[in-house]
Amino acid sequence: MTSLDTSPRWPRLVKGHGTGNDFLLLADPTGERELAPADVAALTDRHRGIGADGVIRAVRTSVAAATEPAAAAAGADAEWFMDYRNADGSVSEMCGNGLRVFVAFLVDEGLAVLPDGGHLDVVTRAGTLRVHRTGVDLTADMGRWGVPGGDVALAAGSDVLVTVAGVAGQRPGLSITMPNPHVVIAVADDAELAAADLTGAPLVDPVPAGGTNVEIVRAEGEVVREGRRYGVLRMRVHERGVGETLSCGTGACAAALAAQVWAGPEAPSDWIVHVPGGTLVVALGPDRAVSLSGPAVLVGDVQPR
Ligand SMILES: N[C@@H](CCC[C@H](N)C(=O)O)C(=O)O
Repeated sequence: MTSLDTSPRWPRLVKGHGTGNDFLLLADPTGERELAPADVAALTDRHRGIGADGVIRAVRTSVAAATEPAAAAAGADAEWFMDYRNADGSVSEMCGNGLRVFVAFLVDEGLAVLPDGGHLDVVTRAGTLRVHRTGVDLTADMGRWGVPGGDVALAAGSDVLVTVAGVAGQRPGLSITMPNPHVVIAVADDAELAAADLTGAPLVDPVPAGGTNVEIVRAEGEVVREGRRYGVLRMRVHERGVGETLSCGTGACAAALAAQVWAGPEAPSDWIVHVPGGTLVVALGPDRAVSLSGPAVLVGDVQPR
């Protein structure tokens, strides 16, 4: 974005969101638009730029293979590589909401076809992930969860202590990889959830080497829908490289897993996660498999200068 030079510097972008987690999407099939961190930060700035939680670039997997190990490993599995960047320009392994919005973008741009009942494979830094379409809903196979502290931390229910401004004391947190890093803590009620001040990053002890996303969850019991039992959570999130966002898909998956661990062996496998920007549904399957369902909305075209 320039002040005097009026020639367009950026190609057309598309603004989209998934439960309020918003992105600027860019088609770059031949990989000519490297995303410099400073450019991403300028574009996503909500006052001086267009504004978004992140930027997502669509590059042909065959082109991305030159620089991205996951794309090189994917071979001809999937045509498109999702290059996700946080608002500060940093790279993340995965973005759950971004993956659905990315698929909606590819279809809308005529770069992919996804009929109702069909699926589309996308290469991400977390490997090749499959997105299914049922009507207007998209469900992503998110790969497998992990626990950096190993299953000992999982059995103990926590491996770190977390301090959040506005929330009294230090809270035990559980570190989960999805495969991007998350730490989940629980609060007792809606008042505590609302009191959390996420204008700054929560303090995690010990400090995770590559930084982390932090989810604060409040358990709201269970519901049965169409014969299926769901645990219900309310969640807020502070995202690494962004700040507080209205939603985080990988974070919702991590929150569901932590809630399942904390609730014990009788806990449900399916979870409804209410976030400030809407509602996501998480299914925790066998062999650590996770799937995430939610909306993907394309808002409009943007032509930055
Ligand atoms: N909002 C995303 C996660 C984006 C990446 C994250 N901030 C990180 O750095 O790991 C989601 O929907 O999963």
